[in-house]
Amino acid sequence: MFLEIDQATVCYPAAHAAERTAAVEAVSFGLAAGEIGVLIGPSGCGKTTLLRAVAGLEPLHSGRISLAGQLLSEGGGAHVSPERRRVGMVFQDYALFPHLSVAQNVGFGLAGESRSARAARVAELLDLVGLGHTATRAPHQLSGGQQQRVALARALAARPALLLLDEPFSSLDVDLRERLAQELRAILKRTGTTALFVTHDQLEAFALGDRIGVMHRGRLEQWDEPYALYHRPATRFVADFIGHGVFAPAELVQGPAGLRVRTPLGDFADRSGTPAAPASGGAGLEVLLRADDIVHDDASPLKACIERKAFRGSEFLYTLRLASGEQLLAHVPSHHDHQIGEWIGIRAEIEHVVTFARAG
Ligand SMILES: Nc1ncnc2c1ncn2[C@@H]1O[C@H](COP(=O)(O)OP(=O)(O)OP(=O)(O)O)[C@@H](O)[C@H]1O
Repeated sequence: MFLEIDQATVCYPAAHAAERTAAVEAVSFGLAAGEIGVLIGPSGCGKTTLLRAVAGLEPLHSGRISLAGQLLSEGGGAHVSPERRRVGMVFQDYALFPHLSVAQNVGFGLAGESRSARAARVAELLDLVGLGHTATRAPHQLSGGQQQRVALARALAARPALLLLDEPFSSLDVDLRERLAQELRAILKRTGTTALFVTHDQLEAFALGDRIGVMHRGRLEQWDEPYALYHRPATRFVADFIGHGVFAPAELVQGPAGLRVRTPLGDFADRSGTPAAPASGGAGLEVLLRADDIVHDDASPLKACIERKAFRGSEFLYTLRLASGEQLLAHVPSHHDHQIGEWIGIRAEIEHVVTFARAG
């Protein structure tokens, strides 16, 4: 792997005790050259701390970080300084130099190059981020999204081996964020840049990442491709954090064609080929029912009552309750505009049957 994080643990001094508390604990994952990795998780789960450790801004308590075969950090041992890591960084606050023009900002890290080489590189990067026409402007004359693209161009100018991005779009509005995430992905792929991105926004993670890691309380719960993360969550936390869904009681039953999972919506086998792997010995199971597993079907004998509805433009997110008391979520096209309290027909179409040991 190009970037290798192996059992990385980062500790901050605890406020009251002589002990240290681990903000990142035994995290391992790898990125191939040119891949984009995204770390996602709730506030305080350790994303920024891990990124800072990769940048060399925090030492490792234990474990190792290497890049392109070079050991960068080792717990209690080696520590290459941040400026010698060939790692570029883009942070939430654009941190552009206000007294320098856009072009001077982008060229800032190219001091060692000749004047003409520097000018050519700056022009190339401003074109790459679609801001060639702003070269002589001051940063404050640009929008927030444009300033963030200048910061990206500046970070890429020095041809870093790895680019780290910490919530670079979080101060921008939602529409712009998703568009910039897609643009950023295109730019990183065009330049073959290996990148590690931190966000707490799922849509941003899915728009950007080749691989996504879900962090929880300092630990990496799953490191996987976006599709697998959504359809094959490894833990209950990941299942809960990614996408809309509920957990319903379930049990394993032996059918003629193998094991099936019995749920309040009927019996299901895994249609995606992988057998429905129970996370426990069979007793006390829960099945994950995603909003897109539940299909509205007037002809279905199975009825559910609408408890809440949230309009999302092209669809509603309905919160439903079965007569048996189970709660469900369903994405339903928004031309099916039913009233709260109405009973509607539903059917489950579960491609990936995901079970966990029952919580508690
Ligand atoms: N300099 C510090 N000293 C002590 N504790 C810290 C320090 N920085 C972060 N922490 C603690 O380490 C844990 C992880 O913080 P971190 O900033 O890495 O989380 P995060 O996932 O990036 O959160 P957010 O999404 O809110 O930025 C938190 O419990 C935080 O309070």
